Amino acid sequence: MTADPVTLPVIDVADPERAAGPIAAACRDTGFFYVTGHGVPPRLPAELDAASRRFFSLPHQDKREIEMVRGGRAWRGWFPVGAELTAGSPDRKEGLYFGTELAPDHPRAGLPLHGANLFPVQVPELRPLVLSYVDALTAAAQRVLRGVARSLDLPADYFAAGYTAVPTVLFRIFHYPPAPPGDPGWGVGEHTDYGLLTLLGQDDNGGLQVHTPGGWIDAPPLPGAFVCNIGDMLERLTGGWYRSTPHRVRNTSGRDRLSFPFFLDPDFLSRVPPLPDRAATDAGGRRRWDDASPLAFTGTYGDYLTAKVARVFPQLRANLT
Ligand SMILES: O=C(O)CCC(=O)C(=O)O
Ligand SMILES: [Fe+2]
Repeated sequence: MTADPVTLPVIDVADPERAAGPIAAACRDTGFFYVTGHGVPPRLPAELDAASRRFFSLPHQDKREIEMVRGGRAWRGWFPVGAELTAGSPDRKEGLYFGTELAPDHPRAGLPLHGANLFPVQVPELRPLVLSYVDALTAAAQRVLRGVARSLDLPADYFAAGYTAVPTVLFRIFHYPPAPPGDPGWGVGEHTDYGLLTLLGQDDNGGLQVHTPGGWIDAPPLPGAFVCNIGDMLERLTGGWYRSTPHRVRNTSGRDRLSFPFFLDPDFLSRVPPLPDRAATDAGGRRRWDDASPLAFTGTYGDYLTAKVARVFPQLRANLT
């Protein structure tokens, strides 16, 4: 394994007041930092990693029992290598899509990207582990958001009392097979994340790259920490003051890489106007990776998210309508 140096800041988020200053600096600079003091017990990521490896090593026909087309509008289940086109060409990864587990009679169950998860019968432990992990990471992300709120001089519970009182929660487990030597493709093409913030768990293989103002840098795994990055909705809320930064993945480790991106996003039904006094003044003159502007967008967060997801899974687009 290459021992890449950790250059992004490491921020303990246990106390939002102490975290606020470092979070402000990181969100202005790269929009990426490592999070400790998150409260997630270490055995949970470890057990989830083991169960996920059991799933990805199943034969294709077993995995197909929960393929995404069976998830319909809820957009859940398994997709094979090459099915997702994050930046217009097929990603070198397969994965599982999860979200908040909703009963069929839940008022939000019929919305796009909402509903019941699909779990494999062949790996029964995956279901309780995924549901526990989603709960633990939701609490961790809400904790980070308290620090983010204080970094913007807002009350610590600003998000929990508003945009994330009923958050949009998406969780994915990705498997990146080893890239053949010289393969020019990407595990995940260059993109920004869509919502408020992402907490990324990754195994020890590395491969995540972040586009800083000074160029591309590695964001290698740091034991016990999650990589946190802010998404388009925080860029939008802050009128471009905070950065939703492009990143990408290439697995050159020669081994199977697993990653566990968890997304805590605004309420699907809410609009996300700029915060008071944070009108869109500074997009930094940057040209975005997708030529879209989170600052110019009108509509609900659900509209924004659904349009993005339909772009990256063209063959499943019909499921959303
Ligand atoms: O797999 C990774 O390390 C990053 C995944 C990612 O950027 C995403 O899912 O948005
Ligand atoms: Fe991402």
